[in-house]
Amino acid sequence: MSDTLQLTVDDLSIEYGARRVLAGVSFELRTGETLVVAGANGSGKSSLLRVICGLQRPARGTVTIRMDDAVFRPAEALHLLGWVAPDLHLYRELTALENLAFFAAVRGIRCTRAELEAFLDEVGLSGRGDDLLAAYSSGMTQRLRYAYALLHRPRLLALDEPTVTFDARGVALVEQVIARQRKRGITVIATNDPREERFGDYILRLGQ
Ligand SMILES: Nc1ncnc2c1ncn2[C@@H]1O[C@H](COP(=O)(O)OP(=O)(O)OP(=O)(O)O)[C@@H](O)[C@H]1O
Repeated sequence: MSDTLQLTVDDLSIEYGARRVLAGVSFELRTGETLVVAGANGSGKSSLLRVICGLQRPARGTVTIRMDDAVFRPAEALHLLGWVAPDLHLYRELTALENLAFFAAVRGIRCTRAELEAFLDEVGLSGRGDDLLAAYSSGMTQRLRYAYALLHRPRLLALDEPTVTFDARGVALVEQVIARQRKRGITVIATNDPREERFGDYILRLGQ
């Protein structure tokens, strides 16, 4: 795997109308590194992750993703980005496997049923692929969000409240995902749970 992935956040400000949420945030990460973004409710953690993932624009500043010799803005780098968040909505009226098949098709990935089932195995949902998502518990839905995010083996993984609704085995799954991601690329984690700060090599505290 290449070791030349780089995420550069430069002088970033995020505003909603007249409300400034973030001002002048800068940092740089490289392959193998994990950043934890910590802060109180409403300090801007989720907003920062959404900007990094190209889901919303900043008021000022830039996010740059460099891979080998290529330079991307987040909206051009969706093939490199994976995002797990409580506001990531999957389709309750589809089964888990149908959800994964749909999102794989959206990403232009061809997957067999066996390959999709392997993703479910990876997140601890073996044998539950034909259940409707409406029948999933909150922790099982969170596991499926991981399968969704990892479908294309992203180089940059953004995890918003990574262990929310998880039991001890779910937390172990998150640890495993982060450990694997260290070999593949970069992880950025947003949390207000002090227990999750141990996941990071660096901690960025917002709202101070
Ligand atoms: N779409 C939006 N429109 C207007 N204001 C928003 C929007 N999204 C977030 N905000 C505001 O931006 C601020 C930061 O919200 P954000 O969700 O980024 O915080 P957070 O640190 O992730 O909070 P939490 O820990 O509660 O998840 C809050 O004041 C919130 O009300």
